[in-house]
Amino acid sequence: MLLQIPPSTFLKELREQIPLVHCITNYVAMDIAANVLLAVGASPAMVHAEEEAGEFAKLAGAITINIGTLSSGWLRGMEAAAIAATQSGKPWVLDPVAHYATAFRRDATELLLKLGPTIIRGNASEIIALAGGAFRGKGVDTGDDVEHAKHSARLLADRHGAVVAVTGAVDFITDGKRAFRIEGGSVLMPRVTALGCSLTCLVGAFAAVRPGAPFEATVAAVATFAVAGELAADKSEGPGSFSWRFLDALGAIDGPCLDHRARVTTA
Ligand SMILES: Nc1ncnc2c1ncn2[C@@H]1O[C@H](COP(=O)(O)OP(=O)(O)O)[C@@H](O)[C@H]1O
Ligand SMILES: Cc1ncsc1CCOP(=O)(O)O
Ligand SMILES: [Mg+2]
Repeated sequence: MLLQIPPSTFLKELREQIPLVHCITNYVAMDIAANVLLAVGASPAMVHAEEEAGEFAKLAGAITINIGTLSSGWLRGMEAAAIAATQSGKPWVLDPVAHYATAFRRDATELLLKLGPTIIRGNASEIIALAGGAFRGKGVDTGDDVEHAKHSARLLADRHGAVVAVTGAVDFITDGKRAFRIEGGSVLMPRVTALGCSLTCLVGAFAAVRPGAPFEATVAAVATFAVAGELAADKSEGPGSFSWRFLDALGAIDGPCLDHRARVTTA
C-alpha cells in the first residue's frame, strides 16, 4: 500500500467519531445513500430546504451536494450549504449528476464549482464533460471509460484545486499531483441505482474524519466500496440480492480485511 494513511485508519476513526454527514442528494438516492452511511458507521442527514440547508451545514462534519433531481429551491439550498461549508472550513463534495444534459444543470454546476468543492466525484462521462471534452454519457449513465477521463480529471483538479474521483470499472483519483487507480467492485454496481450517489456521500463521511486529508479520504472511501462490492458480488444472484448484500458487506468489513483486499496502485 503506497498510501500515507491506509484506508483502515479512516474506517476505524469513522466508527469512533460517527461523523454527521449533511447530504443534499436526489430523491432516487436518499434512501440507499443514508443506508450506506449507516451501514459503514456514519450518521447521515438528508437536508435540502433552502430555509435550513446553510444553518444545518454548520452542524455537520462534511457536506455532500448532488444535482440528480434538481429544482430552483434545492439549488438555493445547495448554494447556502456550500458557502457555509467553506466558511466553516468543512470539506464538501460535489456530484454533478448528468450536468451536461440541460442548461439548468450546466448553469447550476458552474455556480457550485465557483464555490470551491473540496472533492468532485463523478462517472467518466460527467468528468470528461466537466473539463469540456467530447463525452458519450446518456442521462445519468456513463458512456465512456475511466481510462479516457484521466486527463480531464487531472485538468479539473488543477483548475479547481480539488480532489477528483472518476468511478467505473477501475476508479481513478487525483489531486493534480498524485494519482491512484483502484480495482475491484462488481459489474452489478452500475445495475443498482444511485450507488455512485451513495459513494459521494461516503466520500463525505471519510473526509469528515480527517478534513485535512481529502485525497486519502477519497481513496479510502472508494476502496471501501470496491472491496464491499467484491464481497457482496461473491454470493449475489443479481442486482436485487447484490443491493442488500452490499449493505451487509459495508457493515461487516473491518480494517484488516479492507487493507488486505484493497487494490490501490499508483496511476
Ligand atoms: N463495471 C464495473 N465494475 C466494477 N465496479 C464498478 C463498475 N462500474 C461501476 N462500478 C463501481 O460502482 C460505483 C459507482 O460508480 P459509477 O457507476 O461510476 O457511478 P455513477 O452511478 O455515478 O455513474 C463505484 O464504486 C464504481 O467503482
Ligand atoms: C436515476 C436517477 N435519475 C436522476 S438522479 C438518479 C440517480 C443516479 O444515480 P447514480 O449517479 O449513482 O447512477
Ligand atoms: Mg452519478
